Amino acid sequence: MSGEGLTVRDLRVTFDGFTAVDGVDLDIQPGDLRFLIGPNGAGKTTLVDAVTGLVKATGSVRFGEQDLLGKPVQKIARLGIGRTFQTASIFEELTVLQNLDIAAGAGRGVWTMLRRRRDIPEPVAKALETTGLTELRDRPAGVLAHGQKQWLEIGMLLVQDVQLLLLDEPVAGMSHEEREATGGLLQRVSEDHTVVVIEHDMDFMRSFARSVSVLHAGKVLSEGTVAEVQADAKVQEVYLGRASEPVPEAEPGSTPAAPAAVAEEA
Ligand SMILES: Nc1ncnc2c1ncn2[C@@H]1O[C@H](COP(=O)(O)OP(=O)(O)OP(=O)(O)O)[C@@H](O)[C@H]1O
Repeated sequence: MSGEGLTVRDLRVTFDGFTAVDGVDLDIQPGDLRFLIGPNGAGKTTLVDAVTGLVKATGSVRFGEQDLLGKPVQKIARLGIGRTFQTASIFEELTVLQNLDIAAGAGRGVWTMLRRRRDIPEPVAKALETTGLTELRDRPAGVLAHGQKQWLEIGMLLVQDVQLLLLDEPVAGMSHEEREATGGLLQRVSEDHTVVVIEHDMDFMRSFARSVSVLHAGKVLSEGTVAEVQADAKVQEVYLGRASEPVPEAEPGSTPAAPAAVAEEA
């Protein structure tokens, strides 16, 4: 696909002398579906916070030709970079369509957006279709299932014409069916967007990642395809838990409990 890629060089984030992101380089090509994995405290969320302007960082982050570091959050968002958080931030009392309308903005007055309308703007109709929420468009968002709320949030990024989506654990708390549907959604979205997913669910990662970066103690430990990363002895050394289960909680800097079975099924 055409579009912009994300290039990160020597990214560092320090909190009161503690280095949470420690010299990270990343090259994420346009149209990639990149998973960021790693034990708790590896620096995944802080990395995304740095890219989106939520925390101060040094190094360089470029999206296409644009330098992101030092720019305010709103400016970075206007450059086409959008993120979701672990908890969906939607307006529960408003309908699916109203949520999308508000996200799209489109210069309309608030009453126009809140009125039920037949003329759905094309980007909103497309987002409804992509997320599979067309039939639910007049439902209050609060009554949606957990997975549907996450899809709505992704739809709200799509109508903002976001080119790079950064998603923080999008399938946490989802049923198996919802995970499969979310994986399909991310594959569709990544046909014409660049998608970065922070994830702990190894089965989900194996099924849907196009490329993977493994973070550990603020550094990129390994990178490549799912098979390459799974075959990497360094990953097996630091990774915790069985491959078919989410990575268990671990304190930063703690000793890995056991060699991971991340390589299984490679
Ligand atoms: N605002 C902050 N102030 C101080 N330390 C922080 C702050 N934010 C994160 N940290 C620390 O930085 C490290 C990296 O945290 P981060 O949340 O980025 O890890 P993560 O890989 O996303 O972990 P998880 O998978 O548990 O979400 C952790 O040790 C965390 O305690």
